[in-house]
Amino acid sequence: MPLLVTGGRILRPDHTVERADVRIDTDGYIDAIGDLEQTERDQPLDAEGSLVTPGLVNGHGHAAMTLLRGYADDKPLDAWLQEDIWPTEAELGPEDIAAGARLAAVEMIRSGTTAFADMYFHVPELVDVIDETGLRARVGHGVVTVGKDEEAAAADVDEALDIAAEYDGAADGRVRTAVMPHAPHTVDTESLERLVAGADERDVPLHFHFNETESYLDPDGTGERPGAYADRLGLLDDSSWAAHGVHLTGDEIDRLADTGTAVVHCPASNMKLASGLAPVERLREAGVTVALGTDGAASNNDLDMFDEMRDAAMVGKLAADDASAVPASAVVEMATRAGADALGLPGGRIAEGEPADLAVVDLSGAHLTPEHDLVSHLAYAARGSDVRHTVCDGEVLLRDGELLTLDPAAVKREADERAREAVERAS
Ligand SMILES: CSC[C@H]1O[C@@H](n2cnc3c(O)ncnc32)[C@H](O)[C@@H]1O
Ligand SMILES: [Zn+2]
Repeated sequence: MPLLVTGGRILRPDHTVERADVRIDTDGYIDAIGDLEQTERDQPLDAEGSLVTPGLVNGHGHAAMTLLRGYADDKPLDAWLQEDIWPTEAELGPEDIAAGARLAAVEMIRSGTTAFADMYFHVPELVDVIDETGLRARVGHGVVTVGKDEEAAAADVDEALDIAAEYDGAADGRVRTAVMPHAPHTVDTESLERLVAGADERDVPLHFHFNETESYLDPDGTGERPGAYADRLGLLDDSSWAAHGVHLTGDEIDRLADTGTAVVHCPASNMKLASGLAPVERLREAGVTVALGTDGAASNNDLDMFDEMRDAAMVGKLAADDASAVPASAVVEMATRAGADALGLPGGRIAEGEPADLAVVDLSGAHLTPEHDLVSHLAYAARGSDVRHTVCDGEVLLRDGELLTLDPAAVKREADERAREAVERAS
């Protein structure tokens, strides 16, 4: 049956807000917007007193890291990864990844996220979770070759390329893949070359951590900056998207702009790990597509994209020393249209012919009163818990706060148990 989102106001791609109903056809596309008569065939979804926004796009993360939320806080990136995270991840099996990803899905759907990017291990199990929960994603096997012998490094590269080929288009097309070297300095040059060539052959994009901390700045030990190195190897491209982009020279910003490489800003993770202040305003001024991501729940510590919008606006002003930098409309765009564009996924806009990936935000809270400016509210005052309904690909995943594709109590129980067991095995 067609879905009719009735009685609400909608956020248009130009960030104007208007009173309108939205009809979604049985293929999951928006086919009409306006004052629409409900027909007998329509399945109504009440949006009275609410704002209908594009579903939020989480442009960088590691879903199953929900299992490590609150496990090793208050450390800088390298120590955190090497002393705590990587030893514990080595204990995670495919069923742990599925349990962690389900927990992430509960959190994302409840807070209006409809699409996300994921770099991790055991991708087939993640794809199953995406299939069953109804979300949309761009996924890839994260490759790290430092500390591995040649054979193990080659096997990791093979796995990333095989996964990229096998799962592209899975879950009725909601899953797309990418080739995901962890970062220029954690993958050797030969492996990076194979990954770039393999992504090109398979016609899938590349995604990697980029210039996150000072330790990222001499990837091959020759003193060549990561921007020049990544550009020379072909990592920078108009289909690629780079996470973090904190420590960037003017030349690196120009290279990102010239190649059309998007950047996913991860403000909470950058603050928590004290990675630095990303030059978001300069990137946007240079014409780089800047999206938003939570990173994993262990460095955030939640997956609420409303938090990310607020953090990005706040820290963007601090970084630019300018209260007018990274305004509300910019972060709303980063969390919606720019996210979809960076990941090469459909969505991010409420318009006829677009896929119906939507979040319906209840505006009745005291913290959203008065209604001077609803774009301001989305950026600065709304919370994930204000989301009433979440729709992805025309399917209702959250209706009046109730998850329709997951049993949250069971998901939490299993994730809690598996997280505790993994940490015990690692200690
Ligand atoms: C090889 S799979 C992905 C890999 O990335 C790790 N990770 C999580 N957060 C960050 C971050 O902020 N910078 C770099 N790497 C990160 C994650 O634990 C996985 O091992
Ligand atoms: Zn990350």
